Amino acid sequence: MSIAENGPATPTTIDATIAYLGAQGDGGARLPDGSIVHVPFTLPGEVVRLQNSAGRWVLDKILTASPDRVEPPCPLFGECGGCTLQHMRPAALLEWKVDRVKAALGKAGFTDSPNPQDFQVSPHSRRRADLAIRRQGKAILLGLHARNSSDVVDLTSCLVLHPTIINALPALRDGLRSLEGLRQSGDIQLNVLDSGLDVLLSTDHSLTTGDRTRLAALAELLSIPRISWKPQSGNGEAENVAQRGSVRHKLGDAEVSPPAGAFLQATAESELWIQQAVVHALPKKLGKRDTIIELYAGCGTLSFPLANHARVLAYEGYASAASALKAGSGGTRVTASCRDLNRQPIMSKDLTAAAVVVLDPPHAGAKLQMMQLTMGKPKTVIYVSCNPAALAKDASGLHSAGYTVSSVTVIDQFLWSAEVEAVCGFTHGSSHRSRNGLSRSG
Ligand SMILES: C[S@@+](CC[C@H](N)C(=O)[O-])C[C@H]1O[C@@H](n2cnc3c(N)ncnc32)[C@H](O)[C@@H]1O
Repeated sequence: MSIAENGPATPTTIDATIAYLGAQGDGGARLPDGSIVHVPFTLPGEVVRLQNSAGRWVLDKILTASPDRVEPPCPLFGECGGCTLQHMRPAALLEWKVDRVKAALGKAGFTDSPNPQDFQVSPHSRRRADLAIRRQGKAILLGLHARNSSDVVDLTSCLVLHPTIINALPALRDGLRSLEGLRQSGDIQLNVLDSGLDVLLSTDHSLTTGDRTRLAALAELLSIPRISWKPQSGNGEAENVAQRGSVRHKLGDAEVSPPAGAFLQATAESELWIQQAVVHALPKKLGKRDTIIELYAGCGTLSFPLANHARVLAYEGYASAASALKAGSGGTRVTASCRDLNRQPIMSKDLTAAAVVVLDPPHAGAKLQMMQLTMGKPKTVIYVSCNPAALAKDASGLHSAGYTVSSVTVIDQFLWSAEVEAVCGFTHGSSHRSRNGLSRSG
């Protein structure tokens, strides 16, 4: 720190200790003036030197490294915005995610929840990717956005994505280069389904007849059953531009045909852990006449495993996903409906009648639906969360309504990122025994 002769000048460097990791995975430190600074690529306990760069404190060097610091394994780490925490030992990263879920439940009022079971996915397992496309001279950049930027980092390697996606990238770049409907930019959603790669392309201009022929040839080359397209701007429905075979995917014991760009859990292994955690949180005894109400059901990831235990009334707001779920539910105990639960939540009296309510809301949580849930007080609620902040808000209603936590499972399915998935079982009433033997009274 330097002090000028006629008064204190802005210091050019300052040393600080990283106190915690923030929700985005950046280290947080308190400066001598009391302000908080967030420093990417640092870890709790580290002593760092920060440099003043145009009024902002940025990392200059790490003076004392954390024992949890490791060499980031990907050469694109730091440049590519996909991973934020490759410099952290994976086991420590999982511990941090477990603590975030515990903290969210604590914030909601549940200070005595059971110890979570935890799981972490393997590298090269992510089966869904949403990649940006940028035309740059004669080249096509295909990858993720750079950190805090709209620049596209060409994905030449990735330790997260499934090999089916990585191996397709060179041919996809070649195919995209010749498209007249791709003038400057677009994006591409890739899902690895049981039937193969499913591709949803968006471009900044309409496809020409020639483009459709080129995409059909690309589908043939890469053995892709379906390529769909929609305009980059607006909410237009996706149209099939190349279809060479059926689109199939198994969820539990059922087979569905997911719509283009469908939501699926991030990896096959984490999907299984989530399904198992939800089933384990069910009450031990469910009768033939019991009903499970499932909210935010998608294409049926949880619906079909749940239907092995009781009748399932599944609600999903995205029409194409609800149709896929309906079409796949023949011969099962799932009844699927399309319903926007933000506008038309399931009402408390219907929820009261259910033996179990399972909900897996989007990132923002389920504010309106939770109000009905806490009024209806079904005996068992199983909440699948992808956002600890939303979990804290939604679970605080359950705490006020008299629920206790019966089981917690934490799943790190977005390796090397700050995202965390959790399955929390809640019970209401005097006693309850869940399938995994945990007993709680409330
Ligand atoms: C986190 S995903 C879970 C899907 C499914 N449970 C699974 O595991 O594949 C959340 C789902 O909520 C749906 N959704 C989002 N907003 C909704 C709303 N307002 N009403 C009903 N469903 C909604 C999304 O379309 C998506 O399928």
